[in-house]
Amino acid sequence: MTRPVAVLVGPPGAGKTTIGQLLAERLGTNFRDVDHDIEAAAGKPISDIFVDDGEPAFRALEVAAVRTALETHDGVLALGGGAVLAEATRKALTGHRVVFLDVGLSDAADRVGLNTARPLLALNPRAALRTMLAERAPIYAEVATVTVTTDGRTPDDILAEVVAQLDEVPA
Ligand SMILES: Nc1ncnc2c1ncn2[C@@H]1O[C@H](COP(=O)(O)OP(=O)(O)O)[C@@H](O)[C@H]1O
Ligand SMILES: O=C(O)C1=C[C@@H](OP(=O)(O)O)[C@@H](O)[C@H](O)C1
Ligand SMILES: [Mg+2]
Repeated sequence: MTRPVAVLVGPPGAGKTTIGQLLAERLGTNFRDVDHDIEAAAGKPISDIFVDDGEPAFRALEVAAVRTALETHDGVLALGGGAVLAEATRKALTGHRVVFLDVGLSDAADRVGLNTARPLLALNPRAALRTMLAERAPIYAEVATVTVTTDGRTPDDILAEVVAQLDEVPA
């Protein structure tokens, strides 16, 4: 059965896309980002999906995209920050190697900045992130088999810890 070597979860700005790419390079495998799969399936950027179709439509696409990716991708997989909100996705993650990239409000806000690419953060990124971090922290912890703190650390430093921790959990 095909399965990802690692699945990265965590809030927006945790570095799932960035660290996921580096981890795939390090392991000599492919990187896949579910946000990208959703954009390809919808034929438009995530910001347009939210505006045209609404968040529930985005979440439905996301559940389907995560399920497909978990079943078909054998490299490193990054999920969008809100993917774990769906019970179906939390269940589907059971038995996978799930890396929670943790980040605090200050670093997350600095990293996402002010732009429209993440529609849930477009209005007031700091306030939205504060609520997200509080609501989602227990969910990320619940699905994770490995947790790595990213605050104040370079991507290379984070990558080294992810690799070291993955070496200690069964494949
Ligand atoms: N450890 C880090 N230190 C500084 N900037 C980072 C770090 N990790 C990611 N970034 C930057 O933060 C932004 C968000 O990173 P990204 O990988 O897209 O996060 P996510 O996919 O978790 O939302 C990007 O501009 C990225 O270059
Ligand atoms: O946290 C969220 O609800 C979201 C996070 C985004 O992905 P990143 O975590 O990669 O920014 C993207 O899936 C969408 O904008 C919704
Ligand atoms: Mg991302």
